[in-house]
Amino acid sequence: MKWSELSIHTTHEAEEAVSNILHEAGASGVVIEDSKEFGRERQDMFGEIYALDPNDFPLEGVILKAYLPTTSFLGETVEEVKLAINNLINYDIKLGKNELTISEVNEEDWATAWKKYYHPVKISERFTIVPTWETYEPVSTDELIIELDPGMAFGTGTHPTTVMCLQALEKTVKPGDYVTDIGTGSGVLAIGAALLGAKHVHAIDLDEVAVRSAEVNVKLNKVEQTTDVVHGNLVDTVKEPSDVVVANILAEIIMSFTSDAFNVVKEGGMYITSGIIGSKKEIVKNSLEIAGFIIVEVMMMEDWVTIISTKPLKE
Ligand SMILES: C[S@@+](CC[C@H](N)C(=O)[O-])C[C@H]1O[C@@H](n2cnc3c(N)ncnc32)[C@H](O)[C@@H]1O
Repeated sequence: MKWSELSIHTTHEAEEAVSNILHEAGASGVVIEDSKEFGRERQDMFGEIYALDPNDFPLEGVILKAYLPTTSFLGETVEEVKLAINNLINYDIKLGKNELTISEVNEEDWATAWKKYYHPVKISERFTIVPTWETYEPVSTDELIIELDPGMAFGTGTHPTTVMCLQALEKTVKPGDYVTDIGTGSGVLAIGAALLGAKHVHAIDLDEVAVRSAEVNVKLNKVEQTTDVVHGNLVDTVKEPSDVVVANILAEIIMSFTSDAFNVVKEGGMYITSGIIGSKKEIVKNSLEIAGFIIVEVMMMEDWVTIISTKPLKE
């Protein structure tokens, strides 16, 4: 099959939203070339520093490359993507250069594009994320390995919002807990919660491509006995309150359902919200407090914020 590469030069602030737009447009993978990545020292799994090619990185912001099959609908899809990106200005998201180019690639180039940027990476005290095509030996006995093929959905595990969520899960999930993952993407957080010993994980995504990708990754990590992946909107499919609820979605979406989220967290349970750009920290904190949550910790990485809050016990 012929594939087209859509290349969008935008800002760090818009990266996640544009990535979501591309997935919604049916992209079978989004590669991110980040100006901050070039110049950062990198180690492979053997501790060897490897160099990145400067030609692969923009001087500022990020370039998102999405791969779409070349069909007669392509022109229409590109127009929809342009419109959706321009619409982000209404949410005060800066778009920087906002340049979109399109070129034709073949399937092999698309497959290897992922592999070029994605290596095993230790992202917290216990979690290491390993792409399915690499072999990796754990270095300590309590290390938890998440194997991922992120090809189809958001969630390579290395985005700051995901990294902070995994760190927050590590702090909050206890063996035997019930966990809900809203906006599971590749399933990375649901798998993380299951590996931490959760008794049951309910993973939800609105995007059917993400649901399929999460199902594949859940099986790959052998946590299908404890983890169910469903197609659904926010908390609509949640039947029982959970000890820990995690939602790595955009600030606007998080603020749209804080009261519903409050109802699906057990008393004394934790609510982890992420995907929040720095400038939205205070309004998201306020909306959580208005719903009844108490803020426990605010984590920051680059310009992203993750908030851990708790539902207080009744007196
Ligand atoms: C930023 S990604 C997070 C993926 C993964 N949980 C992670 O942390 O890497 C957000 C995900 O939320 C999903 N999503 C967006 N709106 C949603 C909604 N209303 N209900 C359920 N999922 C939604 C998107 O399809 C996307 O997969």
